[in-house]
Amino acid sequence: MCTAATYTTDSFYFGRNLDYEFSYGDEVTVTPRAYPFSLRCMGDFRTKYAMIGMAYVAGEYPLYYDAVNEKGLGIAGLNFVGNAIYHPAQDGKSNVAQFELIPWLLGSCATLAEARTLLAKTNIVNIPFSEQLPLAQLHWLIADKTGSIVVESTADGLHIYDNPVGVLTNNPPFPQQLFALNNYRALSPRTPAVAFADGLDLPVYSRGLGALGLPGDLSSQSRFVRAAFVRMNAKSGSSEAESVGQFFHILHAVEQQRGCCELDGGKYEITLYTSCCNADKGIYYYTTYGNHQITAVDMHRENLDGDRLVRYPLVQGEQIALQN
Ligand SMILES: C[C@H](CCC(=O)NCCS(=O)(=O)O)[C@H]1CC[C@H]2[C@@H]3[C@H](O)C[C@@H]4C[C@H](O)CC[C@]4(C)[C@H]3C[C@H](O)[C@]12C
Repeated sequence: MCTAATYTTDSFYFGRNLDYEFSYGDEVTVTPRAYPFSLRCMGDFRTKYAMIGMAYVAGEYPLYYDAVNEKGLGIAGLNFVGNAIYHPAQDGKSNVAQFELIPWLLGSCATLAEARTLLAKTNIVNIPFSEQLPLAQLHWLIADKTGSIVVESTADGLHIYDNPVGVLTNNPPFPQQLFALNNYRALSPRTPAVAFADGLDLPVYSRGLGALGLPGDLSSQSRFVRAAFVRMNAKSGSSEAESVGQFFHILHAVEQQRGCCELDGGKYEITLYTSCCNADKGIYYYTTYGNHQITAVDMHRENLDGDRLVRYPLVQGEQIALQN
């Protein structure tokens, strides 16, 4: 399971929880401008914009999970297993493989509006990166400071949905996820008035009664509702530290602790990392399951006109500040 979200204060923030049972070897990776890609169907492509994000680098190829470009456009890929279907190449379309979508879009588009225009003519093709790295069944949250969309490639083609809550998890398809919020329309951060029945005295015995009924489990539908509630009601100061801190609080509301989501073979799904990117400034902040201290990589401290990827292995292990 995974959860991605956006958040706006004085800057625009974009990030995600990456929930899985193992790591591919994730690294914070900066791809410079004019970096050469050989797209499987469309041939040579050079990035117009630099980007920073989490990737597994295979050879010199950045296989991004989530990233933001120097113009403030962000994308995150999340599992969409059983629903994601990619198609053979089609004439008249931009035919992009699933693993090419992030570098191609972020390398080409400055804004969400530009991404929408490109996506209107896009077909996600069923070509895997390699035999060892087969197609990942994903859908995507794409956002900038003007809003968010969700992109899903299913049996009947590519769908682009407006996303008014700035959150994405996994299954079911996005329209169903969003519809489920109707069931929670009475929830509120405020203490509710008694509407149960006339003449009944129901005292306010606790704070927080307005959100009673908010789902607390780890299913993707429940995480969607919980993340949307927390993200839509979240308040923070607008400094960088307050905004980044609040963003981590939002995603930690839906994180997965080892032991609570058991898989076959005695494995457990956990939140391997949580990221928060200041999309305006190109700073990628992250924590990992084993390291709660926030670590940051600033893309603008790198040579964005260089000719190679810049890679930072994740800082692992708790950094505990002893106070005495
Ligand atoms: C496993 C990740 C998604 C996490 C997630 O959504 N978990 C939910 C689990 S579940 O639905 O609830 O079961 C996805 C997100 C991005 C994916 C990676 C990126 O797409 C980049 C390449 C793409 C290659 O085709 C496969 C390896 C890979 C390196 C992918 C491995 C894996 O599928 C990743 C890391």
